[in-house]
Amino acid sequence: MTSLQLSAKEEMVERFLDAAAQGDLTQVSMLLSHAPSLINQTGYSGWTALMLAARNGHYHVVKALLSDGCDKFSVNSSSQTAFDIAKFWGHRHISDFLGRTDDGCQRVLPGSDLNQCENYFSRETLDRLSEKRTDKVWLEARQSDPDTVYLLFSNLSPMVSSSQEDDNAGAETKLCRFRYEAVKDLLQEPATVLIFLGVEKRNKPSSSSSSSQTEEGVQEPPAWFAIGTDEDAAGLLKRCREKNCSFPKSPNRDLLKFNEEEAGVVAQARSVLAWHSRYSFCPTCGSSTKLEEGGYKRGCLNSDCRSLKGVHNTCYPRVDPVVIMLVIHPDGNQCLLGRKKIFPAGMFSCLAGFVEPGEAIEEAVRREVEEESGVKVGPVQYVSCQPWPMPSNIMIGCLAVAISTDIKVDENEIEEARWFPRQQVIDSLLRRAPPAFTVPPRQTIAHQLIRHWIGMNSNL
Ligand SMILES: NC(=O)c1ccc[n+]([C@@H]2O[C@H](COP(=O)([O-])OP(=O)(O)OC[C@H]3O[C@@H](n4cnc5c(N)ncnc54)[C@H](O)[C@@H]3O)[C@@H](O)[C@H]2O)c1
Ligand SMILES: [Mg+2]
Ligand SMILES: [Mg+2]
Ligand SMILES: [Mg+2]
Ligand SMILES: [Zn+2]
Repeated sequence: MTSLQLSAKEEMVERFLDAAAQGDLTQVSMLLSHAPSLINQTGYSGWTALMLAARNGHYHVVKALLSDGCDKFSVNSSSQTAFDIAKFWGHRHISDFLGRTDDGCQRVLPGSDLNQCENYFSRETLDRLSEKRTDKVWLEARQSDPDTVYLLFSNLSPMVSSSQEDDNAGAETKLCRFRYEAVKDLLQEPATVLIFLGVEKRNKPSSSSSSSQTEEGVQEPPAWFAIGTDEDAAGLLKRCREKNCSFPKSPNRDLLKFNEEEAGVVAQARSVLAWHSRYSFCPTCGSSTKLEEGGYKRGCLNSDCRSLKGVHNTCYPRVDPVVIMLVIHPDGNQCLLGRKKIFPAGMFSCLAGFVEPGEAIEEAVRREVEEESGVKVGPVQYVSCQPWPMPSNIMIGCLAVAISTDIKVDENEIEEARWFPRQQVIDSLLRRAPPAFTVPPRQTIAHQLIRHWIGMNSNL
């Protein structure tokens, strides 16, 4: 670039910043249409056009710059954002506008993936209303409300509807939903566990369009509860007079057939119910316990028990963190996948392992990879997570970079581990015949991590 070109560019930046400072929207728009890269350019002391417009109260310019994708979080040499500047100079309408949250706040985290991946089991369609769990009167009123939705679980398996066409593997499964009248006898059984899941979120069209009236006349969205019982499936189906329903037998396969919304509810309900089924007695003193807080607590019945003093995590449902990682070869072009003996023939997946007490996520990634494959790992980056209700894991998905490449598998955990070239991985994802191996189904975070890596720097 010659010095003449450089000064022409500098002159253009100066004109652009001046126009913003003076509130000349026509000039700002004209310059931007010629040179879109002007938008985040800085002048004296790191001031951007947005900061100058905010300083001088030019609301229309601020608005136009933001709608053109201007970075509202950049700071000047005094570490002030345009928001700080507008606030300091008393332009409240501008600071309110810059502080709004309806842009999804995506850009607050610089460099974050704007379209953050949503994993299966992670959609929240219910508002959990945890503050209502201790409100017995409210909970009882919602239980008998005619709009309330009940889901039935027998030995941790949800009752689902199946029609003739639903028999093929790719078909969607639907949760059976019941009303109070259909389940009120079951609720009286001593072995029944009742969990308050939440109420339908208001900002989306509710699946059961109705909502009930409170005493003050405010419409309340329908509440959802899960019922857990060990009554045998046949008895329950008879009790509920349901012909086309069943309780799937294989959680690892059958729980992956719901739509995204129902999958999120199943993840929540099944994990809490699994905790109740495994923690029947107090883990601190072995006494009997009683269900509290809408099914989110088991309180010990022994009044001398230590678990009743202070906060004891043994009283609350547990979640086990698991790291799951796609390890990338130092050449950037291969990834490490392994297979357990129990996997279907030909399937390889990301390595995974439980986080141990007192261990950071990055360290758990390094330890598990080295234990299972002998490969040493350097940098680790978090990508996304997935609740995994078999029975109650949170899968913490990471990318990791290997700093050694020799593989030596731990045969107790892994049958085989291999470096797979990018092209082979693409062929497997696209199911190009015949692929060298198969990847896990799309509902698993392992699949999504593999897809994320392929999408990161390929020109597909
Ligand atoms: N969603 C996915 O894509 C995906 C993929 C892989 C694994 N997973 C889940 O992650 C879990 C952990 O993976 P892993 O089996 O490779 O872990 P891992 O490599 O740590 O090995 C499991 C062994 O660790 C021990 N262990 C330590 N803490 C444990 C705990 N809190 N609960 C149970 N066992 C514990 C047990 O001996 C167990 O056999 C699996 O159970 C599986 O459900 C999910
Ligand atoms: Mg392991
Ligand atoms: Mg493992
Ligand atoms: Mg482990
Ligand atoms: Zn106890």
